[in-house]
Amino acid sequence: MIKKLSKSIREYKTTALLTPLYMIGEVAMEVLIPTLMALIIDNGVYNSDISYIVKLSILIVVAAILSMAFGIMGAKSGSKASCGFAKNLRHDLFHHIQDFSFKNIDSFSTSSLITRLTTDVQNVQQAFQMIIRICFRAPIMFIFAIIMVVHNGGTLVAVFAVAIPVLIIFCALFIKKVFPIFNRIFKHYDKLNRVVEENLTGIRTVKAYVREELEKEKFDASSSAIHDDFVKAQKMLVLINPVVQSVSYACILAICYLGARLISVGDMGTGELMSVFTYTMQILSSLIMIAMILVQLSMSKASAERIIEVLEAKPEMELNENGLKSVEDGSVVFEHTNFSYSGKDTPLVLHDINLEIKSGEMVGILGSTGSGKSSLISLIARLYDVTSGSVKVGGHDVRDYDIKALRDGVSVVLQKNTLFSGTVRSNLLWGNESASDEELTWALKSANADFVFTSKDGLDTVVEQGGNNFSGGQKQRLCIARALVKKPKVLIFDDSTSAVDTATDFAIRSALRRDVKNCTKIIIAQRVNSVMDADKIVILENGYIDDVGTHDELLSRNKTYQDLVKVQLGGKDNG
Ligand SMILES: Nc1ncnc2c1ncn2[C@@H]1O[C@H](COP(=O)(O)OP(=O)(O)OP(=O)(O)O)[C@@H](O)[C@H]1O
Repeated sequence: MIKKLSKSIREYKTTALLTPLYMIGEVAMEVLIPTLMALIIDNGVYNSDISYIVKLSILIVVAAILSMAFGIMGAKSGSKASCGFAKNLRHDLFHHIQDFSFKNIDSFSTSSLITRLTTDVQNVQQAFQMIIRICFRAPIMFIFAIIMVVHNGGTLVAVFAVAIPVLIIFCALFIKKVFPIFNRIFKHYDKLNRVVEENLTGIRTVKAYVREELEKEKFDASSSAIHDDFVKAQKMLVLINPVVQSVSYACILAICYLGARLISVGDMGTGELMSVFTYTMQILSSLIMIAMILVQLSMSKASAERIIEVLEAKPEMELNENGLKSVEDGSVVFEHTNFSYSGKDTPLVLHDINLEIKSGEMVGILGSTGSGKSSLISLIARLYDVTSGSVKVGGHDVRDYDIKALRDGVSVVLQKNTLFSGTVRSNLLWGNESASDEELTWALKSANADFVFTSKDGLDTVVEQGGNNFSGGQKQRLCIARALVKKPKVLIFDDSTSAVDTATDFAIRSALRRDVKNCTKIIIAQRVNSVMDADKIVILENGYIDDVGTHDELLSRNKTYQDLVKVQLGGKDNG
């Protein structure tokens, strides 16, 4: 785990290594000061040696200044290294997620990925800072202070033989109780993020269905679960101080009693006893620090594991970086294609699909909801990999292409396509960064999206988050235009004109026929109207191809098609 995460330290390695060195310097000075004080009392004060007192006082001031300087430098470099580490870790996670296939994204929920990128990284950052600053400081202070107690107090060290096991037992019990609570808190965070994400992305639906109160309840429930668990953890955390203070006072009382006896028989100086008191506090506080580190580490262990789970998740899709760099033509062939979303052991959503689409053809896909239409077209752009069989584009298996080349050649306007905040131009340029204004204008006109030119800003018209300043139909046409800018060999519309009226739908199809030549067009539609002039129409039923033919052929022989025409067109052949 440490090896995997430490890869993200990179340019902050030197800073991270310097931090414990500064902390060791700080501890060394802190431990030196009580001994110098003891020497002042036992030698300087006892012998009324002013010059000795002045000399050692100057040494104490120097040690205190050095201790402060090391402390500041340690804190500064610790913060710099941990913030840098967190930045790199977020970068590594985010970049890795960008390589995920749809299947990977499906397996982690979006909200869980958000928690991992934010809260979990923050926890690991805190643990990292603790490790480099306190993980060294506390044990070193403990060891130095014990050595100094043996040196100055001799047998008084025996007091710690009782105190330390008591504290260790208390800390072990504490960690055992508190760890499951923190583990639970992260799961609550996942849930809270899911509620917030769903609510904000679907805020319009929430309002349309007047679900605000229910949403508030869902949010409050998740938020209260986090609150309750934090309160439980805090209730235990507040126990630490009284327990430690009780142990400290018991140690000091024992040391007072035993030290006084040692002084009375002349085996110890008053200054030495005073220094032992200070070392006692240092020993106990370092033990508490070690306990706190263990709590923080056990808390961050859960976060670290969740981060590593993402980093180690192999993109489900093996990308062929040396694959073919361009799609020759727009032919598409399915050969005995089977597909299921979760691999071989789960039910197929597409069964033994055999289909040949010639380059330049216009193909319509019809089928009842859930029949597998979207699944079928997602295989052409390799959004998912087939479970068995193959899909060929331009005569080659889609897995033989460099993925960018394939997706440049196959443009999909998804059912739920999104516009991003920016301008119409910046959205269209997603299709092709170097497209000229003429090409963008052509794409907008072909997609029947010339409404853009009625706005005074034209291509620079602002697009708000999610394209919320456009109507559903306008958004769809902008998404179609974005797909056209790519000048693809295969253009796929997954119910992409569902939000436009029949006349606009017809206008878009006519414009596509006129302007977008030599390009295979595959259109999933609910309306027979949208596909009846296609070169062939595919009827899908329960993941199987039920029939393939032209409008006339299907009308003469296919019951499902006849029923669709009857319901939608009143039995008329409107071709
Ligand atoms: N990401 C997914 N993970 C698991 N199963 C899925 C996923 N997407 C779709 N399915 C399942 O696959 C089957 C086919 O779904 P698909 O979306 O391809 O149908 P469709 O014909 O496009 O439906 P619609 O017309 O409603 O969009 C359905 O049973 C659906 O539940």
